Amino acid sequence: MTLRYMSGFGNEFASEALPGALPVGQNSPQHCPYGLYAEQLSGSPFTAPRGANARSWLYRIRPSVRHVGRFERRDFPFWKSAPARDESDLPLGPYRWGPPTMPDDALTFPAGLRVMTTAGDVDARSGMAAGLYFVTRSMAEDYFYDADGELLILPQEGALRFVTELGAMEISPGEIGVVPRGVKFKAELVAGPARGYVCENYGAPFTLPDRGPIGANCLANARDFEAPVAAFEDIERPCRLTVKWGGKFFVCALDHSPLDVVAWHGNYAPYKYDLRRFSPVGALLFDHPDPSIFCVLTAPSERKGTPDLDFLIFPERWLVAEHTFRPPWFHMNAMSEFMGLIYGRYDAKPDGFLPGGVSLHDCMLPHGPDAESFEQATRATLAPQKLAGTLAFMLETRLPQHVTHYAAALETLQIDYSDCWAGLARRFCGTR
Ligand SMILES: O=C(O)Cc1cc(O)ccc1O
Ligand SMILES: [Fe+2]
Repeated sequence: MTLRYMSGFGNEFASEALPGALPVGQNSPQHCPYGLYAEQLSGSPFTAPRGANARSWLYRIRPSVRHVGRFERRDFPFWKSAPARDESDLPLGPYRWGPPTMPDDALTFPAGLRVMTTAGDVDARSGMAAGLYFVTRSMAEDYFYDADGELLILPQEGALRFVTELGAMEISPGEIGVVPRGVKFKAELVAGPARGYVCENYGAPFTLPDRGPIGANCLANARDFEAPVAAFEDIERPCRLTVKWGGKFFVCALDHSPLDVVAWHGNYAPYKYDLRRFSPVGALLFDHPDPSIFCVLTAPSERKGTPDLDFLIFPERWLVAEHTFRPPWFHMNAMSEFMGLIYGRYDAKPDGFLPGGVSLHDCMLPHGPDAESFEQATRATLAPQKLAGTLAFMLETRLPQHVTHYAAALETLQIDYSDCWAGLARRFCGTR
């Protein structure tokens, strides 16, 4: 299926699946075209400053009040929410996991979501949950929305189609998708089985970072983000809707599809982005800059310069720095770092950190290049070098991350991870 998208980040989009379905010049006419209902979906307080104000107007077959029935509790035991501090007995340490084997049971997107770390507090609207998803089955007549946060989805294998109230988008490895808080969707398998990484952001929605002295271009350019065009399901048969709310799940029966939005306009919409369109800016002469130069999206907190959550990538790029130790330096960080690898090799950890795997370097836990990478980079002849065919990412939050029971019990947990630094022998020799 070839899907169409509208280009731009946070634009005032307007899209209609039937001609003339969008009211002109007003949001809430006495009679909407085609007998549709008008409904506002607010992604921010009504009074948020203009730059952070997000809402869309949806013109739909039935209003959302008809898309919910009597709720009952249901459980997705692996989709944990913060606070979940006491899930694991693991002692303090840096952690790394190999890619878990693909489960062969029938798993839809919410059922196959496996939270590995949580940070902050879902009710305080600050923090996140990060982990993996495994999908072996499309959601059919089965819809979902997350009232607790927006979902950032990073495919690592296979492709998914997110059919949402505002239209459909497909994402495959190298791309990301974001489904905003409150937007109803179903996830379908396009090429499967599918697996990847997922982050549920409880705080302010992701936005593009300021570029400072970099200027008006490069990094993630706004025009490369794509929002779906309006599309609707007019299905009258038994369906069900699951809602994640306050860390709990509730389900209700419906006799129709809730994805019945015929037209919409506004700046609150799902979007996708091809990470290979990120234009990196880096060291042109010497030294390794801070990874903030690789920030794709940021979720700001109330504290200036202290994001609740940053999403960064380590994409293909040239290394040209002279008389420089080129891989990431040894460091300790006030922020906590969850990393994944979509494909290729990561320069600081050429072995052991595998596509589909995860590393966690929590708040103020020392880490850096492994002994092999250190040796190699210390000896290397510093000719221009292309780091080709690689894509790693980092979710960096100001909040400490707590490991879930699922992650602690995974058989792919590398208990010997910290040994990767054991070979860093004393080199001090008393003379320069
Ligand atoms: O720890 C890591 O590998 C991520 C990272 C990369 C980098 O280039 C600089 C700092 C940093 O935390
Ligand atoms: Fe780091």
